[in-house]
Amino acid sequence: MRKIRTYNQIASRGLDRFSRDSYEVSSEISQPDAILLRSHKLSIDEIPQSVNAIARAGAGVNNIPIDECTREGVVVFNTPGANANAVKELVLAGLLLSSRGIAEGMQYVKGLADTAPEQLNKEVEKGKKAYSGVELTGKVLGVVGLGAIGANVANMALELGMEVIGFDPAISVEAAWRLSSDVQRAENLASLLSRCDYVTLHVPAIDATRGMINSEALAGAKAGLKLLNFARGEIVDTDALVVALENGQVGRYVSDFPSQLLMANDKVMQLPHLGASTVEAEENCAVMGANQLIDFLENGNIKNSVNFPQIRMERTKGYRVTFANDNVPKVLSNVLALLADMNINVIDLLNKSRNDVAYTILDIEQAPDNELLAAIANVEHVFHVRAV
Ligand SMILES: NC(=O)C1=CN([C@@H]2O[C@H](COP(=O)(O)OP(=O)(O)OC[C@H]3O[C@@H](n4cnc5c(N)ncnc54)[C@H](O)[C@@H]3O)[C@@H](O)[C@H]2O)C=CC1
Ligand SMILES: O=C(O)CCC(=O)C(=O)O
Repeated sequence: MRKIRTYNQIASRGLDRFSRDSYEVSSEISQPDAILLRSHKLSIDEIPQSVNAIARAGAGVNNIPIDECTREGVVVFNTPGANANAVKELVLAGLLLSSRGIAEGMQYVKGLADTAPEQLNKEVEKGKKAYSGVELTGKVLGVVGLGAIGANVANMALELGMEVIGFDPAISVEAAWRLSSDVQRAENLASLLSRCDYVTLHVPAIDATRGMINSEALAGAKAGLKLLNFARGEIVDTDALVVALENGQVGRYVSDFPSQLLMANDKVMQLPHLGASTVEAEENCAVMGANQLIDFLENGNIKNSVNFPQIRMERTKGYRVTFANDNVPKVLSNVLALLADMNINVIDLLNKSRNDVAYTILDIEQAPDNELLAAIANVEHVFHVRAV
Protein backbone atom coordinates (compact mmCIF):
# COMPACT_ATOMS: atom_id res chain seq x y z
CA MET A 1 0.00 0.00 0.00
CA ARG A 2 1.47 3.37 -1.03
CA LYS A 3 0.80 6.38 1.18
CA ILE A 4 0.00 9.93 0.09
CA ARG A 5 0.02 12.74 2.65
CA THR A 6 -2.12 15.73 1.69
CA TYR A 7 -1.99 19.32 2.88
CA ASN A 8 -4.73 21.87 2.04
CA GLN A 9 -8.08 21.11 0.44
CA ILE A 10 -7.40 18.94 -2.62
CA ALA A 11 -10.29 18.43 -5.07
CA SER A 12 -11.84 14.98 -4.75
CA ARG A 13 -11.58 14.36 -8.51
CA GLY A 14 -7.82 14.36 -8.01
CA LEU A 15 -7.86 12.25 -4.86
CA ASP A 16 -10.11 9.74 -6.63
CA ARG A 17 -7.24 9.03 -9.05
CA PHE A 18 -5.55 7.03 -6.27
CA SER A 19 -7.16 3.59 -6.23
CA ARG A 20 -8.31 2.66 -2.74
CA ASP A 21 -6.80 -0.84 -3.23
CA SER A 22 -3.26 0.43 -3.66
CA TYR A 23 -3.17 3.84 -1.96
CA GLU A 24 -3.89 5.31 1.43
CA VAL A 25 -4.53 9.06 1.12
CA SER A 26 -4.89 11.24 4.18
CA SER A 27 -3.78 14.44 5.87
CA GLU A 28 -2.58 12.42 8.84
CA ILE A 29 0.03 10.01 7.49
CA SER A 30 3.42 10.19 9.21
CA GLN A 31 5.65 8.19 6.79
CA PRO A 32 4.21 8.91 3.33
CA ASP A 33 5.70 7.91 -0.02
CA ALA A 34 4.60 11.25 -1.46
CA ILE A 35 3.04 14.57 -0.53
CA LEU A 36 0.27 16.35 -2.45
CA LEU A 37 -0.34 19.97 -1.48
CA ARG A 38 -1.39 23.44 -2.61
CA SER A 39 -0.12 26.58 -0.85
CA HIS A 40 0.93 25.00 2.47
CA LYS A 41 4.42 26.29 3.31
CA LEU A 42 6.26 22.99 3.62
CA SER A 43 9.25 22.98 5.94
CA ILE A 44 12.07 20.49 5.49
CA ASP A 45 11.09 18.94 8.86
CA GLU A 46 7.75 17.95 7.31
CA ILE A 47 9.46 15.82 4.65
CA PRO A 48 10.42 12.48 6.24
CA GLN A 49 12.95 10.12 4.63
CA SER A 50 10.09 8.00 3.29
CA VAL A 51 9.05 10.74 0.83
CA ASN A 52 10.08 10.19 -2.80
CA ALA A 53 8.01 12.93 -4.43
CA ILE A 54 6.01 16.09 -3.77
CA ALA A 55 3.31 17.40 -6.10
CA ARG A 56 2.18 21.01 -5.93
CA ALA A 57 -1.37 21.17 -7.27
CA GLY A 58 -0.71 24.59 -8.78
CA ALA A 59 2.01 26.62 -10.47
CA GLY A 60 4.11 28.39 -7.81
CA VAL A 61 6.56 26.20 -5.89
CA ASN A 62 8.01 28.87 -3.61
CA ASN A 63 6.30 27.10 -0.67
CA ILE A 64 8.54 24.02 -1.10
CA PRO A 65 12.26 23.80 -0.14
CA ILE A 66 13.33 22.72 -3.64
CA ASP A 67 17.12 22.70 -3.17
CA GLU A 68 16.92 20.51 -0.08
CA CYS A 69 14.47 18.19 -1.86
CA THR A 70 16.83 17.85 -4.84
CA ARG A 71 19.74 16.95 -2.57
CA GLU A 72 17.60 14.23 -0.96
CA GLY A 73 16.45 12.88 -4.32
CA VAL A 74 12.86 14.05 -3.78
CA VAL A 75 11.22 14.85 -7.11
CA VAL A 76 9.04 17.99 -6.99
CA PHE A 77 6.21 18.40 -9.49
CA ASN A 78 3.87 21.26 -10.32
CA THR A 79 0.90 21.45 -12.69
CA PRO A 80 1.77 23.97 -15.41
CA GLY A 81 -1.16 25.83 -16.92
CA ALA A 82 -3.80 23.89 -14.97
CA ASN A 83 -5.08 27.01 -13.18
CA ALA A 84 -4.09 29.64 -15.76
CA ASN A 85 -7.61 30.33 -16.97
CA ALA A 86 -8.87 30.91 -13.42
CA VAL A 87 -6.15 33.49 -12.77
CA LYS A 88 -6.76 35.14 -16.15
CA GLU A 89 -10.43 35.62 -15.28
CA LEU A 90 -9.59 37.16 -11.90
CA VAL A 91 -7.15 39.51 -13.63
CA LEU A 92 -10.05 40.62 -15.81
CA ALA A 93 -11.98 41.38 -12.63
CA GLY A 94 -8.92 43.25 -11.32
CA LEU A 95 -8.73 45.36 -14.48
CA LEU A 96 -12.40 46.29 -14.12
CA LEU A 97 -12.20 46.87 -10.35
CA SER A 98 -9.30 49.26 -10.86
CA SER A 99 -11.11 51.15 -13.65
CA ARG A 100 -14.67 51.62 -12.40
CA GLY A 101 -16.08 52.35 -8.95
CA ILE A 102 -17.54 48.85 -8.70
CA ALA A 103 -16.51 47.92 -5.16
CA GLU A 104 -16.97 51.45 -3.80
CA GLY A 105 -20.32 51.81 -5.58
CA MET A 106 -21.56 48.57 -4.04
CA GLN A 107 -20.54 49.84 -0.61
CA TYR A 108 -22.39 53.09 -1.30
CA VAL A 109 -25.57 51.23 -2.29
CA LYS A 110 -25.34 49.00 0.80
CA GLY A 111 -25.16 52.20 2.86
CA LEU A 112 -28.57 53.18 1.48
CA ALA A 113 -30.28 50.19 3.10
CA ASP A 114 -32.43 52.42 5.33
CA THR A 115 -33.47 54.78 2.55
CA ALA A 116 -37.20 54.86 1.84
CA PRO A 117 -38.06 52.78 -1.29
CA GLU A 118 -39.46 55.80 -3.14
CA GLN A 119 -36.24 57.78 -2.42
CA LEU A 120 -33.78 55.05 -3.38
CA ASN A 121 -33.59 55.74 -7.11
CA LYS A 122 -33.14 59.48 -6.51
CA GLU A 123 -30.32 58.88 -4.01
CA VAL A 124 -28.57 56.39 -6.29
CA GLU A 125 -28.70 58.77 -9.25
CA LYS A 126 -27.41 61.60 -7.08
CA GLY A 127 -24.46 59.61 -5.75
CA LYS A 128 -23.36 57.71 -8.82
CA LYS A 129 -21.03 60.35 -10.26
CA ALA A 130 -18.51 59.54 -7.53
CA TYR A 131 -18.12 56.03 -8.94
CA SER A 132 -17.66 56.58 -12.66
CA GLY A 133 -14.48 55.39 -14.33
CA VAL A 134 -12.61 54.72 -17.52
CA GLU A 135 -12.79 52.02 -20.19
CA LEU A 136 -10.17 49.38 -20.90
CA THR A 137 -10.45 49.60 -24.68
CA GLY A 138 -7.64 51.69 -26.09
CA LYS A 139 -5.56 51.61 -22.89
CA VAL A 140 -2.10 50.05 -22.68
CA LEU A 141 -1.56 46.91 -20.59
CA GLY A 142 1.89 45.67 -19.63
CA VAL A 143 2.24 41.96 -18.87
CA VAL A 144 5.33 40.97 -16.90
CA GLY A 145 5.94 37.23 -17.34
CA LEU A 146 4.45 35.61 -20.44
CA GLY A 147 4.08 32.01 -19.27
CA ALA A 148 0.81 30.09 -18.98
CA ILE A 149 -1.05 32.91 -17.19
CA GLY A 150 0.66 35.94 -18.72
CA ALA A 151 0.08 34.73 -22.29
CA ASN A 152 -3.58 34.07 -21.55
CA VAL A 153 -3.98 37.52 -20.01
CA ALA A 154 -2.17 39.21 -22.90
CA ASN A 155 -4.38 37.50 -25.52
CA MET A 156 -7.53 38.32 -23.53
CA ALA A 157 -6.57 41.99 -23.26
CA LEU A 158 -6.12 42.22 -27.04
CA GLU A 159 -9.68 40.87 -27.39
CA LEU A 160 -10.81 43.71 -25.12
CA GLY A 161 -9.24 46.22 -27.51
CA MET A 162 -6.26 47.02 -25.30
CA GLU A 163 -2.77 47.60 -26.60
CA VAL A 164 -0.53 44.96 -24.98
CA ILE A 165 3.18 45.12 -24.20
CA GLY A 166 4.94 42.06 -22.76
CA PHE A 167 8.22 41.50 -20.94
CA ASP A 168 9.74 38.07 -20.36
CA PRO A 169 13.48 37.57 -20.84
CA ALA A 170 13.17 33.78 -20.46
CA ILE A 171 10.00 33.06 -22.42
CA SER A 172 9.75 29.40 -23.45
CA VAL A 173 9.18 28.36 -27.05
CA GLU A 174 5.80 26.87 -26.08
CA ALA A 175 4.72 30.11 -24.38
CA ALA A 176 5.85 32.16 -27.36
CA TRP A 177 3.67 30.00 -29.63
CA ARG A 178 0.64 30.65 -27.41
CA LEU A 179 1.12 34.40 -27.54
CA SER A 180 -0.58 36.56 -30.17
CA SER A 181 1.85 38.24 -32.55
CA ASP A 182 0.02 41.50 -31.74
CA VAL A 183 1.66 41.58 -28.31
CA GLN A 184 4.51 44.08 -28.44
CA ARG A 185 7.82 43.20 -26.87
CA ALA A 186 9.47 45.40 -24.22
CA GLU A 187 13.26 45.17 -23.99
CA ASN A 188 13.20 45.62 -20.23
CA LEU A 189 10.92 46.25 -17.28
CA ALA A 190 11.63 50.00 -17.15
CA SER A 191 10.57 50.48 -20.75
CA LEU A 192 7.35 48.54 -20.14
CA LEU A 193 6.50 50.50 -16.98
CA SER A 194 7.04 53.86 -18.68
CA ARG A 195 4.51 53.05 -21.43
CA CYS A 196 1.62 51.35 -19.64
CA ASP A 197 -1.63 52.48 -18.03
CA TYR A 198 -2.02 49.05 -16.40
CA VAL A 199 0.63 46.50 -15.46
CA THR A 200 -0.11 42.93 -14.40
CA LEU A 201 2.53 40.64 -12.85
CA HIS A 202 2.78 36.93 -13.73
CA VAL A 203 6.27 35.88 -12.71
CA PRO A 204 7.28 33.22 -10.16
CA ALA A 205 8.68 34.31 -6.79
CA ILE A 206 12.40 33.63 -7.32
CA ASP A 207 15.52 35.60 -6.41
CA ALA A 208 15.40 37.55 -9.70
CA THR A 209 11.80 38.69 -9.19
CA ARG A 210 11.51 39.32 -5.43
CA GLY A 211 11.11 43.08 -5.02
CA MET A 212 11.40 43.66 -8.78
CA ILE A 213 8.66 46.31 -8.47
CA ASN A 214 10.70 48.60 -6.20
CA SER A 215 11.02 52.37 -5.76
CA GLU A 216 13.27 52.73 -8.80
CA ALA A 217 10.89 50.76 -11.03
CA LEU A 218 7.85 52.67 -9.74
CA ALA A 219 9.55 56.06 -10.18
CA GLY A 220 9.84 55.32 -13.90
CA ALA A 221 6.22 54.20 -14.27
CA LYS A 222 3.59 56.24 -16.05
CA ALA A 223 1.89 58.45 -13.41
CA GLY A 224 -1.33 56.95 -12.03
CA LEU A 225 -0.35 53.38 -13.00
CA LYS A 226 -2.86 50.68 -12.13
CA LEU A 227 -0.85 47.76 -10.81
CA LEU A 228 -2.22 44.23 -10.55
CA ASN A 229 -0.41 41.54 -8.58
CA PHE A 230 -1.90 38.06 -8.80
CA ALA A 231 1.57 36.47 -8.77
CA ARG A 232 3.10 36.67 -5.26
CA GLY A 233 3.18 39.40 -2.61
CA GLU A 234 6.96 39.58 -2.38
CA ILE A 235 7.38 40.59 -6.04
CA VAL A 236 6.29 44.09 -5.04
CA ASP A 237 8.30 46.06 -2.48
CA THR A 238 5.41 47.13 -0.25
CA ASP A 239 7.22 50.09 1.36
CA ALA A 240 8.01 51.51 -2.08
CA LEU A 241 4.41 50.90 -3.15
CA VAL A 242 3.04 52.84 -0.15
CA VAL A 243 5.14 55.85 -1.20
CA ALA A 244 4.11 55.53 -4.87
CA LEU A 245 0.43 55.37 -3.86
CA GLU A 246 0.89 58.48 -1.72
CA ASN A 247 2.58 60.53 -4.45
CA GLY A 248 0.15 59.36 -7.16
CA GLN A 249 2.72 57.43 -9.20
CA VAL A 250 0.49 54.40 -8.61
CA GLY A 251 -3.23 55.13 -8.86
CA ARG A 252 -4.56 51.69 -7.91
CA TYR A 253 -3.17 48.41 -6.61
CA VAL A 254 -5.18 45.19 -6.83
CA SER A 255 -3.80 41.93 -5.42
CA ASP A 256 -4.79 38.57 -4.00
CA PHE A 257 -1.78 38.67 -1.65
CA PRO A 258 -2.93 41.05 1.12
CA SER A 259 -0.46 43.09 3.13
CA GLN A 260 -1.11 44.59 6.54
CA LEU A 261 0.67 47.79 5.40
CA LEU A 262 -1.96 48.40 2.69
CA MET A 263 -5.14 47.63 4.64
CA ALA A 264 -6.27 51.20 5.21
CA ASN A 265 -5.31 52.56 1.78
CA ASP A 266 -8.37 53.54 -0.29
CA LYS A 267 -6.45 53.06 -3.54
CA VAL A 268 -5.77 49.41 -2.72
CA MET A 269 -8.05 46.44 -3.25
CA GLN A 270 -6.94 43.28 -1.50
CA LEU A 271 -8.55 39.89 -1.91
CA PRO A 272 -7.79 36.57 -0.29
CA HIS A 273 -5.45 34.37 -2.37
CA LEU A 274 -8.27 33.48 -4.79
CA GLY A 275 -6.56 33.43 -8.20
CA ALA A 276 -6.86 29.66 -8.61
CA SER A 277 -9.92 29.12 -6.44
CA THR A 278 -12.41 27.88 -8.99
CA VAL A 279 -13.94 24.43 -9.16
CA GLU A 280 -12.39 23.89 -12.58
CA ALA A 281 -8.86 24.98 -11.67
CA GLU A 282 -8.84 23.05 -8.40
CA GLU A 283 -9.93 19.91 -10.24
CA ASN A 284 -7.46 20.38 -13.11
CA CYS A 285 -4.56 20.88 -10.70
CA ALA A 286 -5.52 17.99 -8.42
CA VAL A 287 -5.99 15.54 -11.31
CA MET A 288 -2.74 16.56 -13.01
CA GLY A 289 -0.78 16.43 -9.74
CA ALA A 290 -2.22 13.03 -8.80
CA ASN A 291 -1.57 11.55 -12.28
CA GLN A 292 2.04 12.71 -12.19
CA LEU A 293 2.58 11.23 -8.72
CA ILE A 294 1.01 7.91 -9.72
CA ASP A 295 3.16 7.56 -12.85
CA PHE A 296 6.25 8.40 -10.82
CA LEU A 297 5.50 6.09 -7.90
CA GLU A 298 4.40 3.17 -10.11
CA ASN A 299 6.78 3.55 -13.06
CA GLY A 300 9.49 6.04 -12.09
CA ASN A 301 8.47 8.32 -14.99
CA ILE A 302 8.81 12.09 -14.46
CA LYS A 303 6.62 14.73 -16.10
CA ASN A 304 6.42 18.40 -15.10
CA SER A 305 9.06 18.29 -12.40
CA VAL A 306 10.71 21.55 -11.36
CA ASN A 307 13.95 19.90 -10.18
CA PHE A 308 14.38 16.63 -12.13
CA PRO A 309 14.55 15.91 -15.88
CA GLN A 310 11.54 14.87 -17.88
CA ILE A 311 11.79 11.12 -18.50
CA ARG A 312 9.48 8.30 -19.56
CA MET A 313 10.23 4.67 -20.40
CA GLU A 314 7.58 2.20 -21.50
CA ARG A 315 7.25 -0.80 -19.18
CA THR A 316 7.63 -4.08 -20.99
CA LYS A 317 9.03 -6.82 -18.77
CA GLY A 318 11.45 -7.35 -15.92
CA TYR A 319 11.88 -5.31 -12.77
CA ARG A 320 12.43 -1.57 -12.52
CA VAL A 321 15.03 0.32 -10.50
CA THR A 322 15.56 4.07 -10.65
CA PHE A 323 18.45 6.08 -9.30
CA ALA A 324 19.47 9.72 -9.10
CA ASN A 325 23.04 10.97 -9.08
CA ASP A 326 25.22 14.04 -9.42
CA ASN A 327 25.50 14.86 -13.10
CA VAL A 328 29.17 13.85 -13.47
CA PRO A 329 30.93 11.30 -15.74
CA LYS A 330 31.20 7.55 -15.10
CA VAL A 331 28.30 7.08 -12.66
CA LEU A 332 26.10 5.19 -15.12
CA SER A 333 29.01 3.06 -16.35
CA ASN A 334 29.96 2.26 -12.73
CA VAL A 335 26.39 1.13 -11.98
CA LEU A 336 26.33 -1.00 -15.15
CA ALA A 337 29.69 -2.55 -14.24
CA LEU A 338 28.30 -3.38 -10.81
CA LEU A 339 25.30 -5.11 -12.38
CA ALA A 340 27.61 -7.04 -14.71
CA ASP A 341 29.72 -8.15 -11.71
CA MET A 342 26.53 -9.37 -10.03
CA ASN A 343 25.55 -11.19 -13.22
CA ILE A 344 22.34 -9.17 -13.60
CA ASN A 345 21.10 -8.63 -17.13
CA VAL A 346 19.80 -5.20 -18.18
CA ILE A 347 16.70 -5.27 -20.42
CA ASP A 348 16.37 -1.54 -21.06
CA LEU A 349 17.57 1.76 -19.69
CA LEU A 350 17.06 5.50 -20.10
CA ASN A 351 19.19 8.24 -18.62
CA LYS A 352 18.43 11.98 -18.59
CA SER A 353 19.99 14.95 -16.89
CA ARG A 354 19.00 18.44 -15.85
CA ASN A 355 21.50 20.91 -14.42
CA ASP A 356 23.38 19.09 -11.63
CA VAL A 357 21.06 16.08 -11.48
CA ALA A 358 20.99 12.89 -13.56
CA TYR A 359 18.27 10.26 -13.32
CA THR A 360 18.18 6.73 -14.72
CA ILE A 361 15.40 4.20 -15.25
CA LEU A 362 16.75 0.68 -15.43
CA ASP A 363 14.75 -2.46 -16.28
CA ILE A 364 16.54 -5.63 -15.19
CA GLU A 365 15.81 -9.33 -15.47
CA GLN A 366 15.69 -10.22 -11.78
CA ALA A 367 13.86 -8.70 -8.84
CA PRO A 368 16.14 -6.21 -7.07
CA ASP A 369 16.89 -7.20 -3.47
CA ASN A 370 18.16 -4.96 -0.69
CA GLU A 371 21.74 -6.00 -1.41
CA LEU A 372 21.53 -4.72 -5.00
CA LEU A 373 19.82 -1.46 -3.99
CA ALA A 374 22.46 -0.85 -1.30
CA ALA A 375 25.26 -1.58 -3.80
CA ILE A 376 23.87 0.98 -6.28
CA ALA A 377 23.40 3.50 -3.48
CA ASN A 378 27.08 3.03 -2.60
CA VAL A 379 28.30 3.96 -6.08
CA GLU A 380 30.05 7.31 -5.82
CA HIS A 381 27.73 10.29 -6.61
CA VAL A 382 24.51 8.24 -6.43
CA PHE A 383 22.19 9.88 -3.89
CA HIS A 384 18.85 8.11 -4.33
CA VAL A 385 17.81 4.61 -5.37
CA ARG A 386 14.36 3.06 -5.60
CA ALA A 387 12.86 -0.26 -6.65
CA VAL A 388 9.67 0.67 -8.50
N1 LIG B 1 -2.90 34.13 -7.51
C1 LIG B 1 -2.93 32.83 -7.67
O1 LIG B 1 -3.78 32.13 -7.14
C2 LIG B 1 -1.93 32.19 -8.57
C3 LIG B 1 -0.68 32.73 -8.71
N2 LIG B 1 0.24 32.14 -9.52
C4 LIG B 1 1.57 32.76 -9.61
O2 LIG B 1 1.79 33.11 -10.96
C5 LIG B 1 3.10 32.69 -11.33
C6 LIG B 1 3.13 32.43 -12.83
O3 LIG B 1 2.32 31.31 -13.13
P1 LIG B 1 2.35 30.64 -14.58
O4 LIG B 1 2.13 31.66 -15.62
O5 LIG B 1 1.46 29.45 -14.51
O6 LIG B 1 3.88 30.17 -14.63
P2 LIG B 1 4.82 29.97 -15.91
O7 LIG B 1 6.01 29.26 -15.41
O8 LIG B 1 4.05 29.37 -17.02
O9 LIG B 1 5.23 31.46 -16.33
C7 LIG B 1 6.11 32.27 -15.62
C8 LIG B 1 6.82 33.15 -16.64
O10 LIG B 1 7.56 34.13 -15.93
C9 LIG B 1 8.75 34.36 -16.69
N3 LIG B 1 9.77 35.03 -15.88
C10 LIG B 1 10.62 34.48 -14.99
N4 LIG B 1 11.42 35.44 -14.47
C11 LIG B 1 11.07 36.60 -15.07
C12 LIG B 1 11.52 37.94 -14.95
N5 LIG B 1 12.53 38.27 -14.14
N6 LIG B 1 10.92 38.90 -15.69
C13 LIG B 1 9.90 38.59 -16.54
N7 LIG B 1 9.45 37.33 -16.71
C14 LIG B 1 10.01 36.35 -15.97
C15 LIG B 1 9.15 32.97 -17.15
O11 LIG B 1 10.08 33.02 -18.24
C16 LIG B 1 7.82 32.38 -17.52
O12 LIG B 1 7.52 32.57 -18.89
C17 LIG B 1 3.34 31.44 -10.47
O13 LIG B 1 4.73 31.19 -10.30
C18 LIG B 1 2.68 31.81 -9.18
O14 LIG B 1 3.58 32.50 -8.34
C19 LIG B 1 -0.05 31.02 -10.25
C20 LIG B 1 -1.30 30.45 -10.15
C21 LIG B 1 -2.31 30.96 -9.25
O1 LIG C 1 -3.82 26.47 -4.73
C1 LIG C 1 -4.10 27.66 -4.73
O2 LIG C 1 -5.21 28.11 -4.47
C2 LIG C 1 -3.01 28.65 -5.04
C3 LIG C 1 -2.59 28.63 -6.47
C4 LIG C 1 -1.29 29.30 -6.69
O3 LIG C 1 -0.96 30.29 -6.10
C5 LIG C 1 -0.37 28.71 -7.65
O4 LIG C 1 -0.77 27.79 -8.38
O5 LIG C 1 0.79 29.17 -7.71
